[in-house]
Amino acid sequence: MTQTLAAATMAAYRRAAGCIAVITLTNPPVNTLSYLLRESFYETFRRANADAEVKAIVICGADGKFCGGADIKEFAGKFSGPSLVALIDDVEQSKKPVVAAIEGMALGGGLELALGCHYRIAHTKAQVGFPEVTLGLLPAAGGSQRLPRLITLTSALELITTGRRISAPEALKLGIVDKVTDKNALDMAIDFARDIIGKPLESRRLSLRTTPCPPDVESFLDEALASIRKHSRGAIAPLACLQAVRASVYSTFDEGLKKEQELFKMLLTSGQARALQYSFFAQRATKKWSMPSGATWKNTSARPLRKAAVIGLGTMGRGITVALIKAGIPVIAVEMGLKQLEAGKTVIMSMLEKEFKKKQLTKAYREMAAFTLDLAKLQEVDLVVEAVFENMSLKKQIFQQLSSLCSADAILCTNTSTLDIDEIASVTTTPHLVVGMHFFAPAHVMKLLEVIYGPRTSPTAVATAMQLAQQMEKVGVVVGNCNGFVGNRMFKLYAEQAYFLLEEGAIPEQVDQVLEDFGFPMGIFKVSDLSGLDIEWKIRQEQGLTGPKQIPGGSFRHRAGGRYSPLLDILCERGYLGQKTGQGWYLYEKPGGRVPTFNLWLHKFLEEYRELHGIQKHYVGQDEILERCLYPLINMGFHILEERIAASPEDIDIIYVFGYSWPRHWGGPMFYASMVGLPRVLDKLNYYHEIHPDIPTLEPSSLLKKLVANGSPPIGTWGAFIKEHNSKL
Ligand SMILES: CCCCCCC/C=C/C(=O)SCCNC(=O)CCNC(=O)[C@H](O)C(C)(C)COP(=O)(O)OP(=O)(O)OC[C@H]1O[C@@H](n2cnc3c(N)ncnc32)[C@H](O)[C@@H]1OP(=O)(O)O
Repeated sequence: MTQTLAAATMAAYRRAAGCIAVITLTNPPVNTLSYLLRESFYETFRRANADAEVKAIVICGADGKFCGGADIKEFAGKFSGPSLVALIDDVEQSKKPVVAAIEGMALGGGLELALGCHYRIAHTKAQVGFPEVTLGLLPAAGGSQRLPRLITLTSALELITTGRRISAPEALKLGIVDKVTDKNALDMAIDFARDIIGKPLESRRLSLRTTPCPPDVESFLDEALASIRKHSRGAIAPLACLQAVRASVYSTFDEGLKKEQELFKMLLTSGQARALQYSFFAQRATKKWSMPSGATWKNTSARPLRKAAVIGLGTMGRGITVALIKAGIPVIAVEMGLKQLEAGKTVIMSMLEKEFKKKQLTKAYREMAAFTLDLAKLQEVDLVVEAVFENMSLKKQIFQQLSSLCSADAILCTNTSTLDIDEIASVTTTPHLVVGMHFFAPAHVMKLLEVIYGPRTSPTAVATAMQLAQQMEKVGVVVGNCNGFVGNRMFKLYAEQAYFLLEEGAIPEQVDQVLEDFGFPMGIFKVSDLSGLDIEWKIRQEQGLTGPKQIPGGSFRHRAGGRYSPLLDILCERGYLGQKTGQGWYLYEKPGGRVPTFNLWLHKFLEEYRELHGIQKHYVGQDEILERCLYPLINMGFHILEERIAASPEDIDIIYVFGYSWPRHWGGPMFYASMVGLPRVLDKLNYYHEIHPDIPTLEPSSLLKKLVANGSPPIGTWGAFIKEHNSKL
């Protein structure tokens, strides 16, 4: 195995145009600078430098990809082999001109290597960037010191602290690359190298330059710090990146390198870096889906999608239509009434117009939407996405119609967020082609797509939905069928605990602050106001928890076998629906207002409510808020794993990072639990369950108990404690 890898991984050497040495970084699939590649590069570069016939050196990457950076897997172990910093220094110090031929991508260490070269020629379609910050790190092979010496401090700081990847033309504008070509970048680099033989190189060695600064650099850096603090949501890497860039301003290159290394070592051992690197691989692992039947991404083909239909042009249907069109799939958009059709059409066309401007899409995109009231048109489509209200009988009625109207092999998707896929499929003649596609609002923006299979859903339907997710540039995660699937089933407990905390003595401001300090962009009550309290109210009514269809039994504060908080129902009954009515958990300046302020009425109401129901108010501290909101959600994640609704903890974590804005530097709920320590999560759940025996969801799941009893093994091995091994890492 090592030998096969060694054979494939190398810095291949060849001569071109007589006197040019071409070194090709070869380490499929993305030519990462792994230990083996660094070793080979060290030898090869020395060879090129030593060969008197070689007058210039060109570095390129195999298979049209310059370099994807350092091998992220190596960050988990000990570094060995030649250091990247030293290799890049060798390149920069070479007396022969060195030219980087950038095709595909030069990312992270790949871009650092290119910055060590004296010149950079890129293909128009190549992308460059320093994504290290998204992995909890910083560019630590001289990148944080060389980039600010090459381009403006503002741009260098932005690229390093955000990890934004840029196109070659933008890199040319900023001065990162010297030339861009739409022809063969390697050929151009070879020609270019030949032309510069013998020219002085001193000015091309970035380590010899000083960082060009704006006039008041100190206040510039202070402002940058304040802005990073505000936007980083508790992530430490962006701050470390700023410190490194700051060193490039105030220190010599060598001192700057030292600072860079110091900061890198601090970051590398941090939990945040582990979480972010876990998240990188977890995201890629979701593509490798499997179903309990044994069907997988490898053994199942997707159907080609030439045309799709969307039924229901409310908020979700509109976003889905735009997402499909952006992915290049023509859509027939269907509504039941002319008024709704016209309203939907107006909004969709204006959304497409915006997308058209933003992404410079061709005019054809705007012409890919057809609008109709005529369901007969559905005969033409390969896939339908139903996006009507969350009402089972309405959905069943539509699927019954679809069954007779669509072609026999059309994939029938429902954008339900909670309802039983199998019950919906049961009214069709093709239940194997029915699959859930749970989009998140706004559907043309949010990256997550939960793909739900029922017991009769075919692997082909799942493969097609997953392929569609990819085509729409979304992260698809395949999950099993249950109430709320993965995301909403867990979220329900998070919200429920927040309501209980209000009943027990907390206030919305306090709960939101703790959640925002943890790293959520918005606390639960602000989210609830933004989405509208009535959304959850309707779901509760559908579930028979409140309203005219309320299932008999239970009491005011106890329903469906456990404690129930009617707070949200009461607010809705009184017209407190959130931002749209100008009042909800917070007050807003007007209906539709966006700035939350203290809601005096709610605070008085909470006091009266507690008194009326004899609830003993207690001080709710920060730890209790965080633990009560997060641990039951995590506990449900363990139930979901046990029931094999999610195939792996990575899938749950990706759903939370991409669908629910879980701070990525905490990895996701399951990874967070592993970082906090499973015994602590278990103890706390036991503790709270003892105090609140009427909240059954606080009772620890048997999988959590089993994992703790087995010494809390690492997350990648949890699968061994479920019936089948599910972890993909
Ligand atoms: C004292 C020590 C100093 C050391 C200093 C080190 C400083 C440098 C740090 C770095 O360079 S950190 C790495 C920076 N690079 C990145 O973050 C790039 C990450 N990769 C990507 O963005 C994408 O993979 C890509 C390169 C744009 C390619 O995208 P594509 O969609 O074509 O393929 P993927 O499915 O994403 O990837 C294919 C395959 O390759 C694996 N992979 C990709 N990049 C890396 C990497 N840098 N390290 C390890 N593995 C990588 C990826 O996981 C996929 O694997 P499989 O899922 O197929 O197994």
